[in-house]
This record gives sequence, structure tokens and C-alpha cells, in this order.
Amino acid sequence: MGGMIAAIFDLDGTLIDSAPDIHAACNAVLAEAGGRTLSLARMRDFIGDGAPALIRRAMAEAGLGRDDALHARLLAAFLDRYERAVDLTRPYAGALAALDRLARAGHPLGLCTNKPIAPTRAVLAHFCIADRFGAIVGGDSLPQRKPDPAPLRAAMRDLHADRCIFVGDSEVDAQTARAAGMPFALFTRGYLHAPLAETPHDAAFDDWTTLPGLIEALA
Ligand SMILES: O=C(O)COP(=O)(O)O
Ligand SMILES: [Mg+2]
Repeated sequence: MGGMIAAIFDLDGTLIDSAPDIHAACNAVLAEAGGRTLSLARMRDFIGDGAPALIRRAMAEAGLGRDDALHARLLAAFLDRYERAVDLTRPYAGALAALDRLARAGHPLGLCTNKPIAPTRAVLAHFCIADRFGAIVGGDSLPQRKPDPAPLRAAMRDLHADRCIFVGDSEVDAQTARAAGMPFALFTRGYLHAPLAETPHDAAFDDWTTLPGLIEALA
């Protein structure tokens, strides 16, 4: 097809700082189950591999063990709170303006997140940005989630794009982009757990006002 390069974005730790809402919802569930609550910094360490992994890690840390039935119950309780948890979430400075700028320049935009689709839709509606995206793939939209390349490929297909860049904050995103054979721009102020030098990326940025220029340079 040719045409403008598409930009596909990660959500948590990339467009929005959602850790405070995830922290509050998770701690409420841990406390109800009689577990210890976790610090915000610790919770940030657990974000990136989707909700089931987050609850598994949080249970272990809270002293609640690794029982599968308890995990299923706490995951359901967490998801119930999570889809209404938007009040403590903030877009990163300049992120929404950068989306506007890229959309105005004609770039198709997509979203590929490990956040479950219900809280994804809730937070996009809260910030009135759902209609920016021609493709939205959540952590439970497909049988596979990142770092499997299938969700990223699905977003690319939905955008009818033949060239894409992926923009994310974590080693999971870097692996996903590499597996999909897609260039990767790393936002360095999100929830990266690995050292920057060990996280493969084609560009890195800490200021959203610079991203449209980076995309033009990579295109
Ligand atoms: O929910 C998660 O674990 C991470 O979500 P993300 O893929 O948008 O960073
Ligand atoms: Mg992320």
C-alpha cells in the first residue's frame, strides 16, 4: 500500500502513568484476602506482563502463596475494581498532544497493551482518546499477549499498515517489537525493569514532544 508509517503504542508506563490506580486496586484486593499491602515502587516492578502475572507476583510478595484457586478469585476481584480505576491515572506530559500531532500528520495510530481490554477501554474513554486509535488490542484480546508478536501483528493488520513503529516502555515491548520485526522507540520514564543498555531499541526518548520528530527520522 505504501502510505504513512503507522505508530502503535503501549499504554501503561508509555502513554499513561497508571501505576497508582493499579496499586490501589491491587492493594484493596490483597488486604481483603488478609495479605500485606505493597509499596507503589514494588507494584511498578510487577507491571508489564498483564494482570494474571501481576496478581501472581503480588500474592507471593503479600505472603498469600501461589494457590491457583485463590489466584483465580483475587484476579477476578482485581479486574472488577480495575475497570473503574481511572482517577489516579495521568497521561505523561505531552503524550496526548503527540498523538494529536501524529494523527494530524496522517499517521495511522494503534494501541497494543497487556492491560486487559475492559480497563483499557475505560481509561481511553476517561481521557477521550479512544477515537485516536484505528486498532486497539488488549492483554486478553487474543490467546497470546506480549512478548508474543501476535497482538502487535494484529494491531498492524487492523490498521492496514505495511510499515509500523512500536512505542513502549518495557523490555516486554522491546522483545515484542523485535519478534515482530518492527522498529522500536523506548520511552525511558515508564516502568522499564531492565537496564536501558540491555533493552534493544532503535530510538529512546524521555520527552514526548520529541517523538513525532523521532518517528519522521525512523520512517
Ligand atoms: O498491564 C500490564 O501489565 C502492562 O500494560 P502495558 O502493556 O500497557 O504496559
Ligand atoms: Mg508498558
